[in-house]
This record gives sequence, structure tokens and C-alpha cells, in this order.
Amino acid sequence: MAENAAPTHQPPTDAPTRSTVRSLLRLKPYAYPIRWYLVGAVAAALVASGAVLVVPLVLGRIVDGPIGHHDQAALWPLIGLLLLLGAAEAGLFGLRRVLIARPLARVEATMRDDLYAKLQRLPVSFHDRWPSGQLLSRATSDMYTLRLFLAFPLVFLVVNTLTFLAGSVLMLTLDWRLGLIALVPAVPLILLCTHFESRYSAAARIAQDQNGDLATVLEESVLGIRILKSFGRQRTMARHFAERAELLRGTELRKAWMLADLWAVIVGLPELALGCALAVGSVLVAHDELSAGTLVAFLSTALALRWPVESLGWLLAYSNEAGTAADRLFDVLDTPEQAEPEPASVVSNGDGIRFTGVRFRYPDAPAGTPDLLRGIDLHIRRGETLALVGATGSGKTTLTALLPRLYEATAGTITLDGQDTAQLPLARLRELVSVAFEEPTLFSASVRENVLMGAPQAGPEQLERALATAQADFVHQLPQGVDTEVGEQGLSLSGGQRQRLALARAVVGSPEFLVLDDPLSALDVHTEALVERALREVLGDTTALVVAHRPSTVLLADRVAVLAGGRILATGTHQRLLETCPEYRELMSGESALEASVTR
Ligand SMILES: Nc1ncnc2c1ncn2[C@@H]1O[C@H](COP(=O)(O)OP(=O)(O)OP(=O)(O)O)[C@@H](O)[C@H]1O
Repeated sequence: MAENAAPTHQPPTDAPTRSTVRSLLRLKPYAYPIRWYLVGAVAAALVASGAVLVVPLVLGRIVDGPIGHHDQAALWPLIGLLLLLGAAEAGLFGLRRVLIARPLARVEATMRDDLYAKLQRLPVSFHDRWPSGQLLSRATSDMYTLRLFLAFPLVFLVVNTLTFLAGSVLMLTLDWRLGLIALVPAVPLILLCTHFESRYSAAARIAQDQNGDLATVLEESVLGIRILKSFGRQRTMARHFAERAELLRGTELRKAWMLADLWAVIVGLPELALGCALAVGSVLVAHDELSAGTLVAFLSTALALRWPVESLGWLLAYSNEAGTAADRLFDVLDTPEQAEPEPASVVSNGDGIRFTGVRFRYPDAPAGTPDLLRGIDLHIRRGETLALVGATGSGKTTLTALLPRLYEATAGTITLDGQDTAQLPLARLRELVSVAFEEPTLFSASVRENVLMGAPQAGPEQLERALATAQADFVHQLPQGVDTEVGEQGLSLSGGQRQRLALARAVVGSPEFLVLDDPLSALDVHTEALVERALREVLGDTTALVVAHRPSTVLLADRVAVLAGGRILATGTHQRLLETCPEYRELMSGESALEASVTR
């Protein structure tokens, strides 16, 4: 749990070379498949805007024609034309929405699928580094921002720019002097928008990261609700949440002020210029240098350009948000994945599991600390079960995690029946090696789905056998038997029940290599004895590495290895190590149950 309100995850430090346009251009592969829909949307919005610009011309014609000449008969066709233009504008803007709504929902789904698939492929070390809320906010609010950008700002940036250019030409054509007066504010506005872009982008990125921090605190509080309640720490957590929410509020307010400042200028300057144009125009009409109808047409055109100009602030702000959301998406998508070796025909030699000179340190280990594993040499013969014991924090779990390459060893080799694990495709490696961790994780799915995650192709018989081995017969008493949903993280089950399902998942596929990390720690003595008896059968057919804290688990194994100081200190049978290895004796001391069971 974070102790203060500082953001827990900082954006990458490539800010100086960053550009919103470049960031948004990276969305091209996603936008390309729906390009024709986007072109259609732009075309519909462009024609609609064209209709808006024709209205002032018709108004000018009405003033100089039917009104000037008191010709009522000529008025009706022009009023009919105005109505038609209004209806066309409304219909075309509606068509734009209909055209892109569905394709854009597909684009959002594709981006989210890509992000999810990437998260699945990235190594565990990536997930150690990234707070979950940062990933959640990328998969939810950032995706929404990107879809909205493609739906509105992208289309209207094109349409409004073209409308503005067409309107400017029209104003200059109607009267070049008035046109120049109206267009003078364009120069300071362009300069101001450039300045706004960089400042607003930075603030938008901070807000998105703070949003991710907030999601992390929220997720931790929901997952840890039992601990928080039992220690009465809800208020502390609520304070952490409020502090982070306050930071986000501050950044959002800063963004709102920036936008408000920009807006004041974007709205104010053109209004000022329009006032000047009106004054000059009136003088010109008074001196018969300009017709009243042309002045009406000019002013109506200037007013019709208000939306394209005023929307600029909003469009720029939203594009910047989308740019930083794209950066956040590609922060993850650009992360290098674990190297996959070229498939090669490797001959299996039945050598079992062999660690040779294996070293490891966590990527985020403090500088200057020694490697956690400093040259592990260990051989587990085919069909043998080896128990790994060591003091708390000595690296037992870490060592077992190297076998299925959840982490990559920093040096040395690990072989399975002579095949270097670094040369095996990950999918193949994880078919060969099955694992059950001390902390059993279940998913919001049925018991059957949770167990069969260990071997999707396994049939009902294998499922039943695995459940029997893990002494998980309790599932048949659940309301829908093996089809009962066990809830998020399996919270509806007891710790021991979850551990037994995790064990069933590890053994269901009769794996060639099995890694069990203290798999019986949450079981009562009676169930533990039953599971052990059944496990002996499974272990007889497989090559296994079992992390053991308890003497009863040690006795499942043929041999024991002692891990200390990042190396294997000694290997041998339990009895021999008791006699020859003082460290082992010390580790096992106080375990009177062990002595009792050995002498039994
Ligand atoms: N993801 C990680 N990043 C950095 N350090 C880690 C990470 N996971 C574990 N460690 C550190 O590595 C050391 C060994 O941890 P490990 O879980 O392998 O020990 P262990 O022998 O299995 O302990 P225990 O018997 O308590 O389960 C510990 O000091 C731990 O703090």
C-alpha cells in the first residue's frame, strides 16, 4: 500500500521529442481498416458545413432581392431553399454519426484485444513493475478517449479547417477589406494554439497517470477489503484515496483553466474583429460602397464560422488527450516480449531437470545488492521428486519460477531431459511443466474451467482423477457440482479448498515435470495426509521439484536440496542431511512432528 499521494507510476521520459501528431499517427493501423467510413463521415460533415455556408448567400439574396424590391412572390422559393439547406445539414450530420458508430466500436474492441493479448504475452517481471490500475485505466478510459477522438475531433479537425478556409475565401470575395479585418485574429490564435498544445499535453498525461494511480488504490482496497476491515484501516485507505483524488482534481482544474484561457481568446478576438468589420461595413454601406445585402451575407458568413473557430479549443484539447492516451497505449504495446527461440528439433535424453550455474537477480533489485541466486547446480533425475528447503526469503519460489521461465535466469542453463528451456517455445515449455503455487489463484469461472486450465484437452475422467488426487471431492457438494462458479479469485471457497483446486489444476494433465510450491500449507492435518497419499502416486510418474516448509512435505520427496546464500548447500536424503548438514538440522529443528514421523 502506498504511503503518500505521490504518483506511483511516472510516464516515460521521452517528453522533449514527443509530438501529438506523431503519437496520433501511430493509430493509423487501427484507423486504416475503417478508412472509407471515415472518408464518408468527413464527406457528410463537409457537405453539411457547405450547406451552412450557402445560407448567408441566400440571406444576402433575400435582402437585396425580394426585400429590397418588395417582391413577396420571389421570397417563398428562397425561404424554401433555406429550409431545405437546414434539413440537409441536420440529415448529413446525423448520417455522419450513423456511418462511423459501428466501425469505431470495432476499432476500440480491436485495440483493447491487442492490449489484453500483449499483457498476456509480457513477462511476469513487467507485471511486477506496473501497477494494475495503470493497466486497467489504459484498457478502459484511454480506449474510450481514443475512440471518441476518431469519432469527433479527427473528423471535425478536417471538416472545420476546410470550412474555415472556404468561409475565409467567401468573406474575402464578398469584400476583401472586411475579410482582412475578420481574419487578422488568425495569426495570434495560431501562435497561442501552438503554445497551448505542449502545456496541455503535459497536463493531460499527468491526469491520465493519476487516474491510473487512483484505479490502483481502488483495486487494492477492493481486493484487500477483508484485511482493511479486520485491521480497521478503511479510514486510512479512504484518506489515501482522497489524497490521490485531490491530486487528480487539481490537475483536471489546471487543464480546465488552460482551456478556459484559450477559449476566452478564441471567442473574444474574433468577436472583436467582427465588431470592427461591422463598423467598417456600415460606413461602406452608408457611402454606397457596399450593398446592404452583401454586408448581411458577410456578417452571416462570419457568424457561420463561429463554430469552426470556437470548436478549435475543444478539438485541440481533445486531440492532445488522445495523443497522450495513444502514448500510454504504446508504452505497453512497445514493451519487448520474452524472446521466442526458433523451433528446433531437440532430442530428449531422459536426463530429468538440470540447473547448471544458474544465477538470477530481480530487475528491480536495489543496486549494489548481490544476486539472489549465485550459481545453482542441481540435478533432479527423471522420475525423482526433489524437495527444496531453505530459510524464508532464500529464493526457493524464485528458483521454481525459473523452470517455466516466468522469469529469465540471468546466467546459466536449465534443461529438461537435456532440452535447454531457453531454446523451447514458451507454449511447449509450459505444456511440459505444470505448477501449483503456495498462493492459489482461481478465476471467475466454474470449478471445471479452473481445473481444466491445466490441460484444456483433458476429459471428464482425468478431471475426476485430478480432483480425487487433490482430495477436492468437496466440489460435488457445491450447488452445481463442477459447474459451480467459484467467484472472483475463488473467494467463495476456503483457503484449503482453493489450494486443493490449484493442486488439481497442476496434476490434471499428468505433466512430465511438476513444480509444487508448498502446495499443502493451507490444509488441515487430516486432509494433508490424504492429499499426500494420493500425491505419492502422481509423483511416482513425474519429475518433480517441491518447495517444502513442513517435514510432512519433505517426506514426499526422494531427496532434499538445501538452498542457502544463493547456492545449493547440500543434497541428499532427509535422513542423511539430518546427520551431515547442520544448516538443514537447524531448518528442521523444532519440527518435532518430523522426528515423530521419521521414527514411526
Ligand atoms: N518480484 C520481485 N521483485 C523483487 N524482489 C523480489 C520479487 N519477488 C521476491 N523478491 C525477493 O526475493 C527474495 C526471495 O524471495 P522468494 O519468494 O523466492 O523466497 P522464498 O525462499 O520462496 O521465501 P518463503 O519461504 O518465505 O516463501 C526475497 O528477498 C524477496 O523480497
